[in-house]
Amino acid sequence: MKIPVMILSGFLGSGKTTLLLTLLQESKARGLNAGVVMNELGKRDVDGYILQEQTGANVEKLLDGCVCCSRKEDLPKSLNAVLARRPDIIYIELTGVADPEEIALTLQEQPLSERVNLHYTVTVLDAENVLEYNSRFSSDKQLVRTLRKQLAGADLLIVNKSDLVEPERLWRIEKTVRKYNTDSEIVFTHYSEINLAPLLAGIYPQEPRNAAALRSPLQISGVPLKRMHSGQTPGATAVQEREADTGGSYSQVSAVTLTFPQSAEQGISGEQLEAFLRQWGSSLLRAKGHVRLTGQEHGLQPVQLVQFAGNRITWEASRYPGQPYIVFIGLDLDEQQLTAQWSSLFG
Ligand SMILES: Nc1nc2c(ncn2[C@@H]2O[C@H](COP(=O)(O)OP(=O)(O)OP(=O)(O)O)[C@@H](O)[C@H]2O)c(=O)[nH]1
Repeated sequence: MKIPVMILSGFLGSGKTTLLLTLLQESKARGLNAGVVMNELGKRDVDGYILQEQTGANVEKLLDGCVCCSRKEDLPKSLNAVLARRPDIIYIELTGVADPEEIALTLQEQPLSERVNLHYTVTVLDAENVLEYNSRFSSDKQLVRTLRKQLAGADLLIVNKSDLVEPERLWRIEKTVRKYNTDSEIVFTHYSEINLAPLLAGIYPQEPRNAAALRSPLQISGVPLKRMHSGQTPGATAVQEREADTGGSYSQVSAVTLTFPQSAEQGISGEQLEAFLRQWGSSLLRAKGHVRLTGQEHGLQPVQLVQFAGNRITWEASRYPGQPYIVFIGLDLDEQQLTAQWSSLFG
């Protein structure tokens, strides 16, 4: 009996983990034992921690590189580890710069192909930023090609963050997306909220499965998916870990992880961190991590989960027990300058 695999793709910060959280909750409600493979460009696993904390999910982490290129050979190992826990469905969340078609090909290779089958590839798009990617990333042709492959290889396209744009922009996105994918269903969401029933149709706990019934396009188009539109220091410093990758799906994107000093008294203010994030302009694509703040501007909780995505910054109280850190992902990031300036914040 082959286990269905759902691939979640989409650019950095588009809403893949947000979607995965709802998929895991829905899977649990249906009595499904879900397995997760989480791939991150950085060496720290921000999203895996969030998933484990919020859903108790069993997450196999593949850090420090992209599973469609530099870490390709590690995917079968991770999937085998998940399969050993006898899941009813496996979700693979890719990095924002991965080509989902490469993963689909890996799933078709022996001996993996005897144990799993591709159920759906879902690509999540950030409605606020997706139309600018071509011009913004014009210096990284590999990345532009990969982003198009994310569109072309999707069975379902989720145009997320529709709360942040005008309806007119959603139609422009649909028109653009159709140039690369003429057939697949497109839905507009906020917080990746869709009717999950069609995506999980045919998947049952511990039941014999009919492979053909598992993956039929009619199952998606046959049940209306929710369509949503707008309106609705030194010494203690900064440990720098570089994770550059010159593999096949992008060339100039790198991740750098910076940690906070050991001393619990040493933190920075939210304002300082926001200014730090903004100073890199368009070269900073994504940042996320558990940070230690001084002052009371975010309530009494000193450790916060900070997310920088699509040029927006959000904060949430965090119970992360380890040494605080933040992962920066950017295009041509000046790593030395980044590290030096980070250290000077704690000077
Ligand atoms: N305003 C708004 N924010 C959203 C929406 N969906 C997700 N977010 C926020 O966007 C940020 C990134 O969401 P994630 O789900 O982590 O995105 P991701 O694609 O998993 O990010 P990476 O895996 O780091 O590439 C988080 O702060 C989310 O809360 C949405 O529809 N509207």
